[in-house]
Amino acid sequence: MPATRVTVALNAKQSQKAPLLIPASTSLSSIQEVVFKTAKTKLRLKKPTRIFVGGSGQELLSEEDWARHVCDDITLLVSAGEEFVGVRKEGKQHVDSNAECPVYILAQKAPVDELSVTQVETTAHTLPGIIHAVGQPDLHPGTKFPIGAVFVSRKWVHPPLIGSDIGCGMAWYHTKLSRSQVDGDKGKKIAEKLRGLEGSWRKQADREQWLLDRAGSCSAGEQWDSALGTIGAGNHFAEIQVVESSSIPPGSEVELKQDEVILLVHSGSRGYGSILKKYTSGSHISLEEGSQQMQEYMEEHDKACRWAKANRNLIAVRFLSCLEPGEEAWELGRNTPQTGFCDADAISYAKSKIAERQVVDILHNNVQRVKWPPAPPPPSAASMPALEVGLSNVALEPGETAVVEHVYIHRKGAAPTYDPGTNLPLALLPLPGSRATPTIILKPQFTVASSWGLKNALSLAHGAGRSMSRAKALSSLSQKYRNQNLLEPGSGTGTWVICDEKDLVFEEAPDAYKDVYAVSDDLVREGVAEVVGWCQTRVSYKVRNEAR
Ligand SMILES: Nc1nc2c(ncn2[C@@H]2O[C@H](COP(=O)(O)O)[C@@H](O)[C@H]2O)c(=O)[nH]1
Ligand SMILES: [Mn+2]
Repeated sequence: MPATRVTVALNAKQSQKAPLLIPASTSLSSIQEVVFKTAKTKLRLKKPTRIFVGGSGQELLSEEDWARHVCDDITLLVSAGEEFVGVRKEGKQHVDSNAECPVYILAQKAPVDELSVTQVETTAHTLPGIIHAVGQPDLHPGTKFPIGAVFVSRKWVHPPLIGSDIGCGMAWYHTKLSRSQVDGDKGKKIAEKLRGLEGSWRKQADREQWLLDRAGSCSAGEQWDSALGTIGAGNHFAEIQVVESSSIPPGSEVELKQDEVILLVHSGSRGYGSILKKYTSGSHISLEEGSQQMQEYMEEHDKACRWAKANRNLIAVRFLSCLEPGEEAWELGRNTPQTGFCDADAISYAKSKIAERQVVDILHNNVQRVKWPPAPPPPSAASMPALEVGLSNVALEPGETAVVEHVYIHRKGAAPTYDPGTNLPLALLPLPGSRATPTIILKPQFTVASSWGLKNALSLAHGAGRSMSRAKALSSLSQKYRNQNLLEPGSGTGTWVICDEKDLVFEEAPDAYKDVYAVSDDLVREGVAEVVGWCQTRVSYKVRNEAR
């Protein structure tokens, strides 16, 4: 038997490869060793642990797998433990995939992991219908698909690119607190007041009332609605922040004033979004426009996004019931042992009052149907205040009309810059760093430099993005901070943290995230955002074990 000629490549960076001739005398049990040795010596992969077949993504685990799959000219992708990067192909490339799809990585200052860039590229070049892909400066690797990425597609929707926390996002609310009530040690008192925020809110009839909006009901049934008004695990949080600096002109339609105390809520659709896992695994990876499945998915997706927005508003009401006692509108935020049903008027009143307090609410995990390409506002808009300037797909040059179509913008950890419902740019967006680093106030920009938002796919970074995986943060930071209390403000950080889950304290430590200023600098350099201020967190609420 002649030797077998294969290519060994890095799973995380598939352009790095080396040829390998596997001698015919090599037994099946030792081929793996030979491949690992090539990855170590030729490709400098320190700890190879898994091998996949390029294209199919088949993992080679047993001698039988090797016997069945290894043949001349195949590529073996070696991984340091991460999942296969790429879309598993059963046969040929999908007829609608686009090997030439442009990919923009908007990061220079912010560090990006090679694996995440490979994930953006392989997704853009293999999934059907993708016409434009962007890695924002907060880009980091996900299990299969990247986070901090945007994919624009024509005629296809890909649920896995959004993930299961559909509708996750961030909302800011004004409060009536003053900075002297939250600065320094006062933050501890405020943290103590945040009680009764875990567990179900009231009865199902009240939840259903809360979940009624202009489009009808977005109730998901008692099983999922019982989580309404709760933040949830992971890196979801609600924070009391102070606006340390703001250059937003006084009287602007959307305003954050210097020294103001605000509430930032980060949560999503809780368990409800996860029911859509049926669309994110197996053969449902891509749904074609017009199909029954895509229609069903989009209906459920839109409902989950409305549920998530209602959830953030209710979380805010529950927080304000602790922070602004005596304020009638927030009374129903409290769960008392006798809590009965509220009347519908009380719920409508609280909903209208919290809407008045809302500064902005954005979704960073969703798919949005928008007109494409974005085009400059009409010349008459030059003198309009920024918020009234729509992006209008009008003449590019006098007499020339853009060919307008609709596309799907998939965001997994990316903030929108524009509201397709109103055709208007969003006025402000939060760019949170971590619980102890600033949250930057961004104003999206639409200029020639970004082809009116085309380059950044009408999106911005949604945070600083992880610089360390959860597992790495847990192992290294629990060592680094072994004898320190991370829940109290260290020198200069000023954040009181409520987090009764020990591992989460380390997984979410500020060191696990990139430098948020590197991220905002990249956005400014690309001409897609302006920095108009920043906030600092005083109290960060993640999870409280009420039984303690
Ligand atoms: N202000 C805070 N920001 C935080 C915290 N934990 C994470 N973050 C930042 O938010 C985004 C959220 O990411 P997502 O992918 O989970 O939606 C993340 O990139 C961080 O930069 C926190 O406790 N407080
Ligand atoms: Mn999120």
